[in-house]
Amino acid sequence: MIIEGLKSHGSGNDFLIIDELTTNLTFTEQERENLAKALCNRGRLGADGILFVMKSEQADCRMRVFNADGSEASMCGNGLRCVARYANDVLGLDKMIVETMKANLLVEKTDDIYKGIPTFKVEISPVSFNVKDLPLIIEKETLQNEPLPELHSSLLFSALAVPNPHLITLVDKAILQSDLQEDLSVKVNQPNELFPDGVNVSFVKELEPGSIYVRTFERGVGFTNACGTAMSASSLVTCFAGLNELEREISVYNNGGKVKCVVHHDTENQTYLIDLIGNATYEFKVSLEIDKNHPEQFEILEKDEFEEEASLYAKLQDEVQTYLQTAL
Ligand SMILES: N[C@@H](CCC[C@H](N)C(=O)O)C(=O)O
Repeated sequence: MIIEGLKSHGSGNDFLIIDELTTNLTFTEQERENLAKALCNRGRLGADGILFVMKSEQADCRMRVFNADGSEASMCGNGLRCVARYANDVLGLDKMIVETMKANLLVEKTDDIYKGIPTFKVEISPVSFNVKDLPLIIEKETLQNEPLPELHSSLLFSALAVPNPHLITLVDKAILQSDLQEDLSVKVNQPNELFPDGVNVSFVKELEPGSIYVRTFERGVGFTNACGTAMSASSLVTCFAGLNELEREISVYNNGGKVKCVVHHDTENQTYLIDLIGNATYEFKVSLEIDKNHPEQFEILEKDEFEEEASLYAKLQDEVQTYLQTAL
């Protein structure tokens, strides 16, 4: 079969978009898993995940996210911005609702985060602090800036689902530079008693008032340039820690660029919702010939790069990396 894919990224977190919205493509669950494993392999095409854009009966379209290891995730913030841009292109809607595994989410085109860079704002919700929603198996209902001695003797962790699972800790430069994040992340993403489904692990460092740096080891992938749901969850955690303020824009720096987050608190219902604002950049269009029974043997028939987008994004990335060299 022939698949036309669109490689895109949000803060360098990259995905292959496969369109089931305007094409006749359709896949079994096993085929989706196999495609993710084959196409995300960095030795060949390479991506952090696959985004299937599909028809929806309850929203303008639907997004399903598969990690590089073939597992399905309930949400993907950076991916949702890429899907928002793609759906905006094909449906002509600047504002729409996207169905995801656990929620229908509002996405909209917004002012460029940096000169000439297509930018989208997406809703990250629902947010839950109940450990059962990750799940995290401990004898308490929540873990908010508290020790988790089963994992580390002194760090303080917050666990939340947005709705995919996140474990977040605020760290200093020395810890950030050590191997600790990788060691802990590998531990909680292999068969273990604390996080039976694995968890995305973020180390967060305050940069200056209103700015933080977030690095994430993603479940089903490993270290990525950025993780949108992790940056959103981390923004909320830093508001609770008194480093940032609710309802105010937070600049979130990462290894692949920069986004903005705003944490909203609905005081009546005691719920939180986060706006994630950032780039949705196209890298290339690709035409693939794939045997569904042997997807790892796919052929690349054609590849068209979006060169201008790449050079515009490189300017943002240069500024971010220069800033991080002194701020971190
Ligand atoms: N990169 C994503 C999150 C993708 C899913 C995650 N690895 C999981 O398994 O929960 C983002 O931008 O949020």
